[in-house]
Amino acid sequence: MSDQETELKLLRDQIDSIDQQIHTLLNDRARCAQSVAEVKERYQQGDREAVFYRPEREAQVLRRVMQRNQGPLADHEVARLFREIMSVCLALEKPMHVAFLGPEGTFTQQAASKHFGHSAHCIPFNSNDEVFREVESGGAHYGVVPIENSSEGVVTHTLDLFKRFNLKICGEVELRIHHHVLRVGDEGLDNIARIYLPQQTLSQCRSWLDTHFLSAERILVSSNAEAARMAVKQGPAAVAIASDLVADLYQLNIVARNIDDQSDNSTRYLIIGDQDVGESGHDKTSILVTVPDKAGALYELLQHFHQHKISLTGIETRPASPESSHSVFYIDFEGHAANQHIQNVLQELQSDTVELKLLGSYPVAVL
Ligand SMILES: O=C(O)C(=O)C[C@]1(C(=O)O)C=C[C@@H](O)C=C1
Repeated sequence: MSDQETELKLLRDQIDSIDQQIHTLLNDRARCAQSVAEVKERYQQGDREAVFYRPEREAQVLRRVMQRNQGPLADHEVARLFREIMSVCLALEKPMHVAFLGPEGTFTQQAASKHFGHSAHCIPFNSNDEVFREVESGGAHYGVVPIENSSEGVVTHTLDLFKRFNLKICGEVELRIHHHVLRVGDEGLDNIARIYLPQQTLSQCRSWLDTHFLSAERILVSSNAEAARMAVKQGPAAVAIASDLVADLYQLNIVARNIDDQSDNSTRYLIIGDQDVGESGHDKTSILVTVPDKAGALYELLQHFHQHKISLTGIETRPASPESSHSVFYIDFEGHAANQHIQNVLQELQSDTVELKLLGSYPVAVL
């Protein structure tokens, strides 16, 4: 055996022994999760199913993993591993069905996997309305819907769905968005006649496309996956703008990477469900408030937050309805509705507004 082989053998023996310990510990952990499930079921009252998924606990576990990490693995890499460990443990307790805006390969699917890990069963739906309906009817345990993109702003359609459906926000997840140019064959960026892409992709990559492909025809389609399907169908004259995942799914070559106008382009998604989430120690609360359309209405609303020193993380106005003389504000702020000072502000808002809908308190995104 050469010196190199001897040294490698020693190290690999160490790795085998560590793997054996990790393996035993993983199954010990999984058994603990099974016992947790039994306890949840034993104490469940009424005919509702026990609540197996606990976003607040998962956020605490992931935050602790990142805090105690000493490297050499990066914080987010160890957290990603623990994310998957909790995902398999939860699947053992109860397989989770998660609805997302499809088709296969959307950024929303990536967000769902990032949040729930790869052991959750993610099911594509044709629209965000259908995602809400599926969760409300109990067909899926949770849903994942886009709420805000760093370059495009708030997805107002999602906000409006919270008025129509009685669902709660159980969590949030942020996803870095990377768009690439995908194509059949290896012609690079030459001879491109048509570009297939959805509207939101065009808004996020417009300057790059104007600089590189001003003369190519732009054809808007319903999703990045549909763009890829068209690029495959039409051959090398057409390209699709989509993600790595879509490139893999449709076996297309990536001929230009990361063409987003904002290098830190990201989208925030909400996890919707029918569950009140406990405190994790670093939480956000979202509400919908309806106020009369009068001068100073917003100022009066915001004063309550100012007086209680509560930081707003987002505010968006939506029209109540075309004929209505009311406005609806969607407000996100720091803190959990179980905290006394948040309860105080909610009570004040309640007496000042036509309607206040508490959409939920949930952990601030960890990963
Ligand atoms: O602590 C729990 O309630 C568990 O079910 C265990 C566990 C875990 O694997 O750590 C699994 C699923 C929950 O979403 C949270 C945490």
